[in-house]
Amino acid sequence: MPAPAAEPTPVPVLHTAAELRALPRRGRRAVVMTMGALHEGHAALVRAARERTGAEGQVVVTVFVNPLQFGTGEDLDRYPRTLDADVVVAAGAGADAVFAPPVEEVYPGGEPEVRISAGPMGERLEGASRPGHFDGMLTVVAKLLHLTAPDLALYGEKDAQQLALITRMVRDLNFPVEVEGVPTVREPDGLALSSRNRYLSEAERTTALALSRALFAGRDAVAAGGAGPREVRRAAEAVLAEAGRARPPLVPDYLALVDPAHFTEIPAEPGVYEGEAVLAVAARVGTTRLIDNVRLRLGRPGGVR
Ligand SMILES: Nc1ncnc2c1ncn2[C@@H]1O[C@H](COP(=O)(O)OP(=O)(O)OP(=O)(O)O)[C@@H](O)[C@H]1O
Ligand SMILES: CC(C)(CO)[C@@H](O)C(=O)[O-]
Ligand code: BAL
Repeated sequence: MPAPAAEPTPVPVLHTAAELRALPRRGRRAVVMTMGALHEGHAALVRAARERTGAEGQVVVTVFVNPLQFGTGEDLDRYPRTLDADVVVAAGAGADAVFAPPVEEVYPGGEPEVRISAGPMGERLEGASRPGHFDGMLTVVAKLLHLTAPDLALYGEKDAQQLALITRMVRDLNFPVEVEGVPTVREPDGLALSSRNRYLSEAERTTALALSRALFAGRDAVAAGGAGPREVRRAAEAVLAEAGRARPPLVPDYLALVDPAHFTEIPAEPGVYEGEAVLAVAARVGTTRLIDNVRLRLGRPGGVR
């Protein structure tokens, strides 16, 4: 029996900078950068990109697992690589093309000597836990912005510190692109969608629900009647402490209440800081490290987004 014909790819998949340059530009171009293993969170970014550019515009999705942003002992080798399925998800959400270069195409000379420095914000929270991560992330984002030359680039609020740093890089270094954040997509039970969720066993996933529960507890404390930073942290910490006794246990890395532009810690005293804040958490369950965050408004009782 003849082998079944391969399914045609629904959109062009480009692997080289030259192929990308040859892609005819059409209207306003948006880019959605990913490391692949696409899920509904990524699809939401692509749909938002499609909406912003309109039918006459162009949406390019990049799929690239960037070695430069992984530290020693992290999950670079086991990170899921599922390009065929990714192309289907990207096309289904409205992408016009996928750019999926091999490592040698992005780093033809090996590791770059010249990199973007993320500065002080890049050393806090995620940066403290993953030294060098944000320099590596910004370096590849800068390269992908040059390669794709978009008018608009969209990133998820799930990676809030990453989004703040990209926004800052674009402003500080005059990249000619507009940056837009897209709200976090969650499972019905609250778990933020993440490619790393697929590492979790059922029991680990149950424990991992404490991340979003802790964040919601902090946010609800504000909504219930003007809790200050100290109460917000306490409410979230209580949930994390309980999950620390679960089987398997949650092992928190950090819980922090920070300002969204610089990611500096907000003072505990009520009224010192007023405005938007980010309550961010990172924790390990088994061998999987997950992050999540919510936005809340401090200083005005009941002001929750
Ligand atoms: N649940 C989500 N909601 C909205 N955006 C998301 C979500 N998860 C990821 N994104 C965004 O998708 C883009 C690509 O992220 P990435 O490919 O690293 O996916 P991820 O699911 O965050 O994977 P990881 O497990 O590596 O954290 C980023 O801008 C990221 O913020
Ligand atoms: C922005 C990004 C694609 C850079 O590798 C990555 O950090 C991600 O997927 O969030
Ligand atoms: N979504 C964040 C990319 C990383 O964990 O390296």
